Amino acid sequence: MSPATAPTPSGPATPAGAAAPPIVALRGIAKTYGAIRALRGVDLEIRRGEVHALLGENGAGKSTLVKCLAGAVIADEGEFLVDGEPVAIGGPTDALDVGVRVVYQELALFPTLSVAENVVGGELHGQRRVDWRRLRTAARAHLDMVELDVDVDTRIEQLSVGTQQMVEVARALGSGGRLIVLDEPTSALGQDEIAQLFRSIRRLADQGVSFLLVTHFLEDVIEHADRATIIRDGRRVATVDVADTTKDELVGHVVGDAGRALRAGLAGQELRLPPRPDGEVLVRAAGVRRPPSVHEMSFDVRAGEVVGIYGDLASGHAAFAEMLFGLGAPEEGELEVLGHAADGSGTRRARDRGIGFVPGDRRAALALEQPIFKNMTLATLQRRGPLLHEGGERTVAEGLIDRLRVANGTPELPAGALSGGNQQKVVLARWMIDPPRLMVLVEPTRGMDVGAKAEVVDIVRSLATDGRAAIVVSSEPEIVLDCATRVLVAKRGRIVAAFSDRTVTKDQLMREAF
Ligand SMILES: Nc1ncnc2c1ncn2[C@@H]1O[C@H](COP(=O)(O)OP(=O)(O)OP(=O)(O)O)[C@@H](O)[C@H]1O
Repeated sequence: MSPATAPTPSGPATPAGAAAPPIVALRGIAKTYGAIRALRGVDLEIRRGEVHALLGENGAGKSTLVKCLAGAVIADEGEFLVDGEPVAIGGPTDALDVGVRVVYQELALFPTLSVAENVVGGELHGQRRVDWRRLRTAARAHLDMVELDVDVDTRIEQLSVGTQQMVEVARALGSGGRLIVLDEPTSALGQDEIAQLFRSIRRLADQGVSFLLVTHFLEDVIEHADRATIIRDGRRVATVDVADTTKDELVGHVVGDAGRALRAGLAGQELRLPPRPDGEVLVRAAGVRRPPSVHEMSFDVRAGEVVGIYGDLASGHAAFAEMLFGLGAPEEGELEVLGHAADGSGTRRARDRGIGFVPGDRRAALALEQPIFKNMTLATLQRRGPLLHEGGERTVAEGLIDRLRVANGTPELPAGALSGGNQQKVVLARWMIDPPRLMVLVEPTRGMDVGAKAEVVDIVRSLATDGRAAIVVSSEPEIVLDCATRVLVAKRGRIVAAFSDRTVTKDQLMREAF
């Protein structure tokens, strides 16, 4: 479709309460995977020009619902209405035909191709000679729709994640998208990029484009969404007008009664651990430098401490964390971990020395085809050998599945069949059987719901008792603040601030980091 014929959204959105049918309505959508009933009859209505949030705990069924909407998974039951008319969504092209576009977390752009080729490349299909001028002009027109000021000849891999995401939105709109589904759009973005993304979303929504936002960030919902639908255990529990709703009410809908009880229990604990200035030094970093991302990091970590390192993707904190786990050595400076120089001698040796690691990329950390129980007991077996017989492994896994509330989890289920947030729980569980002396966690709560985040705080704290310590690296200030006894702020490869004062706030951290 050329940009001239693309249905550029224009004119004001239908005012709330007007009689126009929702642009998309789902009724009674059900989907079963084997014995798991992922969706049990969900209704969802999206109006023209609204920003609609889809909320729910890990495993509630959000991704499955989006996949049904996108035609990537075929619903077992239920009805799809577009502009009030029933349509059959029997595959991805049906969804594309009615204007549904999904921007997944793992972006679907070609990294080595230019912005122009990515944005309008689909239109080149079948053309024998490429009219590059036309291609660039068309791409520019699409990018203007999202007010994205990048050179159309830039290769995708040279852009920040946030800009790439906007390129995908531009592509979605340019190809006739009327309902853009964004799956956890902010989890890899810095604060500036998040603000820019929401400005674009609002402007487009004002022009009549609809957005479905799948997210765990309730503050983003409160600030930027018009309505929210909450699902739990595959059922819709509520659809609310965000303007009339508080964050606490949203939390209540998301976690339900059982989750509320759990949170109440955790809220009764002292938030933020006291500092531990007298423990044995387990990590000593002095002038550590490892270009391109780590430039000068110096700090100690003592037994009994949870040190939080807050910063965005460019802060170098994740690259520093990897060095602690044997992945790379400093080019300059000294880094001593549990009495050994960090020399990049590999993860196996690091594990043997008593270091545990939860990487940012959970899919790479899991054997997705393998059952959950194997994934959970892996680290212990690698470190200790087969102390546990398989029946024992299953029992241990069952306990962890219960403790972490892995939705629909059974020891035998392949890890790949879990929802994203529940996969993250399995990666974490792996280190809880026989906790290492030093636990390093990168973005441990990425993709996790509010209840699970509270659990992670509890677990990380327990990992720093009995002479052990933990380091939590994250771009989410809340998790760092809740877990840590001491908070460091990283910015462009340097530690720029340190707080051991328990009154430090999110705003203070963000001011230092950006
Ligand atoms: N391919 C699959 N095979 C078996 N079960 C699956 C499959 N995909 C999803 N499920 C199950 O369906 C349920 C809903 O998963 P879904 O991914 O939709 O949850 P979600 O709400 O998106 O969770 P999260 O917030 O963690 O991403 C989960 O219990 C999950 O284990």
